[in-house]
Amino acid sequence: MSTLVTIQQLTKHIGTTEQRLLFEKVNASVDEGERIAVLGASGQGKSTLLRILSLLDVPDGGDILWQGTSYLDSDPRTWRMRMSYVAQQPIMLAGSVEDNLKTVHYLHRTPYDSNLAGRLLAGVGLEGLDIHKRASDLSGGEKQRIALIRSIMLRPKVLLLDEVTASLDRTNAKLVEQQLTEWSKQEGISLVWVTHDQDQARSFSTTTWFMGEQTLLERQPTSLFFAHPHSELARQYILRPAPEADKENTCPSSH
Ligand SMILES: Nc1ncnc2c1ncn2[C@@H]1O[C@H](COP(=O)(O)OP(=O)(O)OP(=O)(O)O)[C@@H](O)[C@H]1O
Repeated sequence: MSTLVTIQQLTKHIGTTEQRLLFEKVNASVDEGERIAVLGASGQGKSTLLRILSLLDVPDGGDILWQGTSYLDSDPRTWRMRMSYVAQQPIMLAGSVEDNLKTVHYLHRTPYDSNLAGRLLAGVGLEGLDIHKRASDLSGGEKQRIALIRSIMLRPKVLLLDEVTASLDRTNAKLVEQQLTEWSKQEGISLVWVTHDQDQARSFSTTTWFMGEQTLLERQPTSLFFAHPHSELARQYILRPAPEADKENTCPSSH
């Protein structure tokens, strides 16, 4: 499998008046078709890492390479077409659901495939959704799935997913997970997916990144990570009960 992304010695500080180290010496790579779960306690910088990978935030040190070329020497628009970020809080553009799905195609000058849109909507449990409905009227869980489909339809090589099932009930979260796994296998798309749901991580991912102690503390095949974590921090993390948000339906209005 070829390596798409190489992360070298990435460092990030946060804060305006007083800077504090968020993470440093992050080294990793993303191979074609690899499905990576990004785990770790709150505040370790998992979302920040994804945002840096999609060039929505800047690192203070280190480099990110796409097939050997630094992000500093790359066109951000081309970069984001290869690596698409799906935020935890979905942003809907003005207009209908269909407008939302089409707008990014206009922006990126790529053809819109309505059959694919239909298949993806059905795949995430939204087959009954009226695509002429105003996007702003959708429930949180519906918005999250539309944002996800919008990104998938651009056919990026890497999908950066930030807790994209956090607003969904168990059934729909599972559907989304299956759809993403299937899509990844069919199209050779890589997933870098931040989640707090360990069952989900075990189920979809081939590799686990564990963030802790202000760095990427572990990077292992997922089965090995859960069976034999190297660090005490990861051992404790695996043993802890799942957070409430991962166990409950946090969005009763989602379909
Ligand atoms: N632009 C920013 N300016 C200041 N602080 C920030 C900024 N972005 C993130 N932070 C802080 O950095 C820390 C890490 O945030 P981040 O969301 O990346 O962590 P996380 O591991 O994804 O957390 P969670 O699992 O809770 O989502 C937090 O303390 C957050 O408040």
